[in-house]
Amino acid sequence: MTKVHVFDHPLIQHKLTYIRDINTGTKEFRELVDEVATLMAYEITRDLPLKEVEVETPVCKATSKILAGKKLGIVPILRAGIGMVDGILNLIPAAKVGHIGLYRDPETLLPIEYYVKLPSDVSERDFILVDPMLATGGSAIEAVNSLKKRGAKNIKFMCLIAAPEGVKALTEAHPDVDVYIAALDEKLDEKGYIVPGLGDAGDRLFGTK
Ligand SMILES: O=P(O)(O)OC[C@H]1O[C@H](OP(=O)(O)OP(=O)(O)O)[C@H](O)[C@@H]1O
Ligand SMILES: O=c1cc[nH]c(=O)[nH]1
Ligand SMILES: [Mg+2]
Repeated sequence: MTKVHVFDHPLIQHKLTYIRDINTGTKEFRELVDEVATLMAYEITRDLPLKEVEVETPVCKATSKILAGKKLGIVPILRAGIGMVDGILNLIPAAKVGHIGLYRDPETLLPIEYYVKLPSDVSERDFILVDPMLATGGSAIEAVNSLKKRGAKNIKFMCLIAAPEGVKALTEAHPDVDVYIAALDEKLDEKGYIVPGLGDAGDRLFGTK
């Protein structure tokens, strides 16, 4: 059964308000997405395994904990997912980064895959799949299909804003994928945009359109 986590941390909610704001320009938008991705990564890595090691402090020898070295992979869904990668790498710099290129056909709203490049040891890694927006869910479902087809077994999906329709579709299609969201919005409009949302995440990140 999928777990859906909504991160209601005040810092995340505060920054998300400015991300939504139509008056926030590209530079600030990019910085804020980067910061929220770091804060979400802090929450999402809570269950990373630790191991005990010996350490010598200036006072005495002690037993203390370090990360057990689980292999992680971050996979942004292009384009907009790229905006979240550096923020996550700030906290887990040893993670490898794969890329899945998908765009949503504006007429059918169906995802079209155009690029996939993943670390060679896919089946040994746990993956965090990232995209700022989960709208109909088509892109996330297709990206998880693509990861699983290549051997990924343990996948988390992380996004800034989700529509209820997308959460339902993704959790039904992939009940083993936990979903991490900064805000669960109201609905989709007739063009498949999240309401209230933030508009087109890729365009706002990269200054296109
Ligand atoms: O849940 P869905 O209905 O599939 O919609 C969400 C997708 O739409 C956006 O990408 P877009 O197609 O705009 O591509 P882009 O990132 O290149 O702008 C967004 O970044 C998601 O990938
Ligand atoms: O609201 C939406 C929906 C899909 N993709 C976006 O970038 N924004
Ligand atoms: Mg876009």
